[in-house]
Amino acid sequence: MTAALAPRTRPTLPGTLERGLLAPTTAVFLAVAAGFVVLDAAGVVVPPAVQAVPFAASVLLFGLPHGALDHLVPARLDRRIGVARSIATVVLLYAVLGGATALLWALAPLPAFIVFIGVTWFHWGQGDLWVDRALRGARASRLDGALTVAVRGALPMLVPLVAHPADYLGVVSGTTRLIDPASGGPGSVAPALRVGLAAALLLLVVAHLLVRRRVGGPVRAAAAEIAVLALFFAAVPPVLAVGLYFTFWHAVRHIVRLELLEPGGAEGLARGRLLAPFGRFMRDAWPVTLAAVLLLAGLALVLHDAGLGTYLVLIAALTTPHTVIVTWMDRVGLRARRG
Ligand SMILES: CC1=C(/C=C/C(C)=C/C=C/C(C)=C/C=O)C(C)(C)CCC1
Ligand SMILES: [Fe+2]
Repeated sequence: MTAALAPRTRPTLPGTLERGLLAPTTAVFLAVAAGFVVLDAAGVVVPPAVQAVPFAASVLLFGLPHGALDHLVPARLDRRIGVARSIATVVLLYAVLGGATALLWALAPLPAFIVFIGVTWFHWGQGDLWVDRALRGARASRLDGALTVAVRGALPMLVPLVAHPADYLGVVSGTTRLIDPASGGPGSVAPALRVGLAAALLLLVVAHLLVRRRVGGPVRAAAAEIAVLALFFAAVPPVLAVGLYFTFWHAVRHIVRLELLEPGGAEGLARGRLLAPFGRFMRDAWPVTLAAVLLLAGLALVLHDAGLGTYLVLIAALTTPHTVIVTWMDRVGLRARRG
């Protein structure tokens, strides 16, 4: 990375991002979690419409747009790939994998939601693995990678199930019933299962941090983020928590990653120009975001619902090909690191 070659007196990219973006995000998530511990103790219930605000905002802000430059990623990562070929390949990938995901939702919505949770678990986990590796120097070990992905994906996908099973299953059944009113999933989670899942996750976190210490890489920063996110997803109602995480954690980090592929992007970020890339990104991403919003409107007409469920079905169809693109980015990055 360029920053590693810079003289010590100059600000480094990881240092600037840690101080200017990553640590403040963790602090805000901690404050939100603490706020909800207090609200909960006071018996305050946040209305569903308020809980859905981050997801609603994510249609235009960071969330939905964060995949809107996927069609340019192959060309930016590999100079041998021209822009036309890059766009054609990614459009085909989205048509085939997005179409297959949509078909699964049409035929079997409950299994489709379970697959969606699995894909999100992997994809959000891989997002945080990139931060640990590219910005914090985690070693490229297979075991460390697998444990990081498992733990980081489990925080948004498993902790809400353990802490708020009724809300969680309500979102799943509310969504699947949009497609098949007879679709039924489990109505509750047995207390013993909740305890078992929490214990399994705790063991996984311990194994992850031990392996991380052995292979080399951030332990303190990772442990702090994991602790804050565990508290966050335990304390904050699931729709609000997952919406905030998607928009301000996962998508923001991916936009930073894309900025690093721009000429001069790393230098600008290292010098502390942290806001400009987001403006530039939103400008570049708006045409494809608009296309996604039109798809969302079409889907809302078909499903007779303009709420969270319809949005989740659209995100599910887009996330499968988006995850393939990001996995490819990870592979190219790994090859470059191994030389
Ligand atoms: C809303 C919500 C859920 C699922 C959200 C998912 C799966 C979102 C995926 C978003 C993606 C993949 C965005 C792209 O990066 C749960 C956890 C089932 C229950 C709690 C509320
Ligand atoms: Fe993503």
